[in-house]
Amino acid sequence: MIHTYGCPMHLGVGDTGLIKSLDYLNNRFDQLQIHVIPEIQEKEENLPNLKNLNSVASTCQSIAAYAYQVLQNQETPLFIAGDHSAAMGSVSASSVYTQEMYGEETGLIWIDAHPDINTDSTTATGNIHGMPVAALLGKGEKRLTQFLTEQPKLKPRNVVMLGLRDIDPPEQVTLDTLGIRYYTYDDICRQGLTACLKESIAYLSHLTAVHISFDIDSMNPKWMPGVSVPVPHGFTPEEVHHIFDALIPALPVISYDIVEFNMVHDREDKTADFVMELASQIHKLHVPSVSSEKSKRFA
Ligand SMILES: NC(=[NH2+])NCCC[C@H](N)C(=O)O
Ligand SMILES: [Mn+2]
Repeated sequence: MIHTYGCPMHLGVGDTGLIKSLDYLNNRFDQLQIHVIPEIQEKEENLPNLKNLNSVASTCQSIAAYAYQVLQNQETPLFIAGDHSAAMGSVSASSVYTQEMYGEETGLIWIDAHPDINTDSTTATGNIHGMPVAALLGKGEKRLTQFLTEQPKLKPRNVVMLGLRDIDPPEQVTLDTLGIRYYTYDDICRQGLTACLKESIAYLSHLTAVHISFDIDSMNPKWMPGVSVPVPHGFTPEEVHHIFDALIPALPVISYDIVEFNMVHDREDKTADFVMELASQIHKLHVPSVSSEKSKRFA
């Protein structure tokens, strides 16, 4: 069973349009029933390279604790809305749960225009929503790497990124140094989406659990304007449906994120309606994966 939850998190980027976006989805789509985790606002020291650190850290801790509980109830967490720093919470939960339950590593499919692999020493904006992957790999500010446990939550070899089109120069260095598997949107246009998905699935096939984190800005803002950091070009709605059609049955997906929906930048509810479509597609396709089969053995 999918359990839909979310957090109107905005302090990872500081765009206030995110604050009302979650309630907006809940009111527009009765059937979504997103359980809302409040964003926590702490007193801040205003660090220029780690904006709103205290609030982001507390909020991610609360997202991690909630998602971990959902996984323990044998349900599949689907996180909707909020800025992408929330993935530090949701992916930490997937990773810690998989480690404790099966003693195994977690894979991550990161579908995004950005690799979000900055740290406080490489960021040009100070926005923490540009840092979650680095933090999950155990890099950068300690307070962002230690949700639920002190250990790094991911290994570079278990990460695949799809759709990148806006990589900061230091991020490129990190991707290359760590040997992270990624496909830019241009790579995907050249090699074909089906071929890239097939390779990604094979690359992660050794894993027991995979988390899919989908940033709406991976899509072409012509179709999906409702995001905080739009980047020209990118996936069409058909391509995104194709990605989920291919990945869900082929990998042991244990949790999902759909992030960065920003109603203030949306036009004619195009992006809001797409979030609903994608959530329904996930509901339809998701089958309790290998991990829940395995968990029966542990019961
Ligand atoms: N989740 C996102 N939309 N991230 C955008 C990050 C943009 C830029 N690379 C930064 O570090 O600030
Ligand atoms: Mn992102």
